[in-house]
Amino acid sequence: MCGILGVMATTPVNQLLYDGLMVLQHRGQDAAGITTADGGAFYMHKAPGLVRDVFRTRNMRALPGRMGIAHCRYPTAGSALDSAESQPFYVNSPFGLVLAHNGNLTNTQQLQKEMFLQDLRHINTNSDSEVLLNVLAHELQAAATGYQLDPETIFSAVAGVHRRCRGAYAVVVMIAGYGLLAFRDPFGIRPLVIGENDAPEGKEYLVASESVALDTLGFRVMRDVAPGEAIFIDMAHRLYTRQCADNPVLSPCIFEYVYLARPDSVIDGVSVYETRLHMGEHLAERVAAEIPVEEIDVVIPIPDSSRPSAMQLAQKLGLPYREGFVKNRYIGRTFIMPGQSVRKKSVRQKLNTVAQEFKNKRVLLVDDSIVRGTTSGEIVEMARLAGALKVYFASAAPPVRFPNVYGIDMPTRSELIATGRSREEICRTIGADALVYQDLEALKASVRELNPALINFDASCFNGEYVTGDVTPEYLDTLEQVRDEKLAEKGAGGRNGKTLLDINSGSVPE
Ligand SMILES: O=P(O)(O)OC[C@H]1O[C@H](OP(=O)(O)OP(=O)(O)O)[C@H](O)[C@@H]1O
Ligand SMILES: NC(=O)CC[C@H](N)C(=O)O
Ligand SMILES: [Mg+2]
Repeated sequence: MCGILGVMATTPVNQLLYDGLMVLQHRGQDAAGITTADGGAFYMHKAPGLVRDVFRTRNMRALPGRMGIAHCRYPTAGSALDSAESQPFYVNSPFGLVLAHNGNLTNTQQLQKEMFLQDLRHINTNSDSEVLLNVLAHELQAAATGYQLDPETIFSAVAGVHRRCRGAYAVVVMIAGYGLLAFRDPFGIRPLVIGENDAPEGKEYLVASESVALDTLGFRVMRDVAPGEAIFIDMAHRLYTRQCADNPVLSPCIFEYVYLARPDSVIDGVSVYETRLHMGEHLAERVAAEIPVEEIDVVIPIPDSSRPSAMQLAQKLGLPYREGFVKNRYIGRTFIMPGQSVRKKSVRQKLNTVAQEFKNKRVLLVDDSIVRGTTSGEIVEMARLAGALKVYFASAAPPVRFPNVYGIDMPTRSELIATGRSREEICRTIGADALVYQDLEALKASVRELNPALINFDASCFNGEYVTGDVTPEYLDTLEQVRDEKLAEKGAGGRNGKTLLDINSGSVPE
């Protein structure tokens, strides 16, 4: 889960992209970057850090031009601290390309090997996004017949990317001197939406991970980019679209609705906020079936993401809804922070109790999800310290038992609190008096009720079914091994001269 933006405008885009990244900051807190194009040249600034820390006035001044792309990163491949893996990525041939990617490829190792042995391309980082860019570059080189590039050629290169790449990818690309390209993988796992604006000098287009960026930047939402579809906007601001996948099947990541996206976004035709209300309604039924409602005095959300669900749950059960935790607005999202010790410390720094809401009360705490159990464990303890008589816990999502390989950084089963534990054991581990989980079918219904056309979802972290069909137990084992090796190398720091290909050279399929 990262935030991406691409814009073709009639005035300079540096400030617009910066403002857009600020709105998408919740999708990635580890690195940020902007590339603009002016004439035939690209101008780039990227570095690890929050958007507001990465860009100084001098950096902004050095980003001229009316076309640009931007990225805020939540790493799933490589390392959080390696500045070379910040995005966008650049490759000079063919034409000059820069790319920003949200998602995660599942055949990176195979592609790395192909890049080296067949396509004679050098990959310099552990980032799957650099591999994706090089696949696109190779396909574009193969499809182009001369130095002139037309939309047909670009679309056939995207079709080549779909044939070779597996996994999740929502992508924005600039082609020097030609225009802005955006595409979504054939399952549409990660979101991508396009909007327009009628500026005095002509039409402008903005592509973004979430519609909230379009709203904030004054663009009208046109539609979601379809799974497998590519959109190309040339330098004359003409828009071309093409379905480039053979069998596109919309299967958006259901975790976007649970936690990742902002509630004020609309993804694949569905308001994220409304899905969270529906999750609360469904969860209320589960709670009522498990805990006598008269034994609950108050419903308390764990800010921020669970608020809409908790509010709706309380209303449905006829219980008071109270804000018992106050959030420090200067601490970011803990789940997407790199490293367990920093996440654990941040929960206490981020949330504090309003003692009156707990003292001598039987409280039902509601969160959107329990992943590693970092938040829930700390929160239950804090509720007891504040004087709660009973602490019940409800999760608006089902137990997260399986790794996510499509752009959420939870690649190992061992780090998930629900893997290999029964509900009673999880309840005991987080220290609650009762624990209620949403059913997966109810979660799917919470989204589907708002758009019946959404038949399939990627719900792999809940059910272990990976929509791309290529994720084998051996693949998951390899991922865990890479993660362990990285931790052993002292965590997040550097590539140590190794690439994924080196690490796994024995296990890469021929
Ligand atoms: O079980 P865990 O591993 O702790 O992960 C789950 C928690 O992490 C997220 O909160 P986060 O603080 O990231 O963001 P929020 O403020 O949007 O709720 C999520 O909303 C849960 O509270
Ligand atoms: N979460 C994401 O979308 C990550 C993008 C890319 N795989 C990276 O690690 O940088
Ligand atoms: Mg939370």
